[in-house]
Amino acid sequence: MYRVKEAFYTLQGEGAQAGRAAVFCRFSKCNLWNGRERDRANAVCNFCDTDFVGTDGQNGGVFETAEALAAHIRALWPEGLGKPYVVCTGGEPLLQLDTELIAAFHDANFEVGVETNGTLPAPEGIDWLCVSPKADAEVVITRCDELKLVYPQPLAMPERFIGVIQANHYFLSPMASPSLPEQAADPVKQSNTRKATDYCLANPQWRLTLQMHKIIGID
Ligand SMILES: C[S@@+](CC[C@H](N)C(=O)[O-])C[C@H]1O[C@@H](n2cnc3c(N)ncnc32)[C@H](O)[C@@H]1O
Ligand SMILES: Nc1nc2[nH]cc(C(=O)O)c2c(=O)[nH]1
Ligand code: SF4
Ligand SMILES: [Mg+2]
Repeated sequence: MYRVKEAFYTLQGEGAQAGRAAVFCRFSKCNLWNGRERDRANAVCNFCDTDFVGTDGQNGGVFETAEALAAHIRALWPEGLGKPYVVCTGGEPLLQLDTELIAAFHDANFEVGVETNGTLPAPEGIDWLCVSPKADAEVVITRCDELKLVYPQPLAMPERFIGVIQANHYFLSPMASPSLPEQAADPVKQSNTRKATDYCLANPQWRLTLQMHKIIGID
């Protein structure tokens, strides 16, 4: 059984695949925060910008089988066009994504992307793996396509990951305020963008990525 908060067709806003059309499948639940505002300050991950509680979002629901979920996601891709791409996110998708669901996505002709905090082992068969470490949570994934570190995090600064996580791309993503409506002025994000920019200028193995979807006002 799979619990999905919401699913929507949009452009990937972050990282090396930014600008690419994708169906986002946002799984419910996370292992680093229970999603309740009153518990945010005490969570391992306390800057999350996402509501992943329950199954009540757009196209959300409970799916009994991998095939049922893959068919539901497939219906959100424009029929007959391009290479279907699904990005599994959350919440923490690796609490639920298994080899059966990856196989069902592949059978539906999807390429499978994953956005994870890296604290849980990844099943085989993922086509694009993005790891985004959080605070002092132990990362168990040591190889990925992209490492996308939200910056700054005092307990997870970039130096900690060089030589520890092998990636083809190393990105810094400026930390945004957790609960501002999209496109609202975000002075915290502005200041973090300057800090991330300065870090990339001083450490050119890191690249800057921005949350493009928030800038242009899409999901
Ligand atoms: C909501 S998370 C879900 C996937 C997974 N749990 C993770 O943390 O990677 C999706 C992406 O948003 C990023 N993110 C979450 N809150 C953010 C914030 N306040 N500012 C910038 N990026 C944020 C995460 O680091 C991750 O790359
Ligand atoms: N457009 C868009 N791109 C994204 N990249 C990562 C996202 C996420 O929340 O995992 C996200 C998202 O929510 N929307
Ligand atoms: S950013 Fe990811 S790890 Fe952190 S609380 Fe949100 S869903 Fe969980
Ligand atoms: Mg997001």
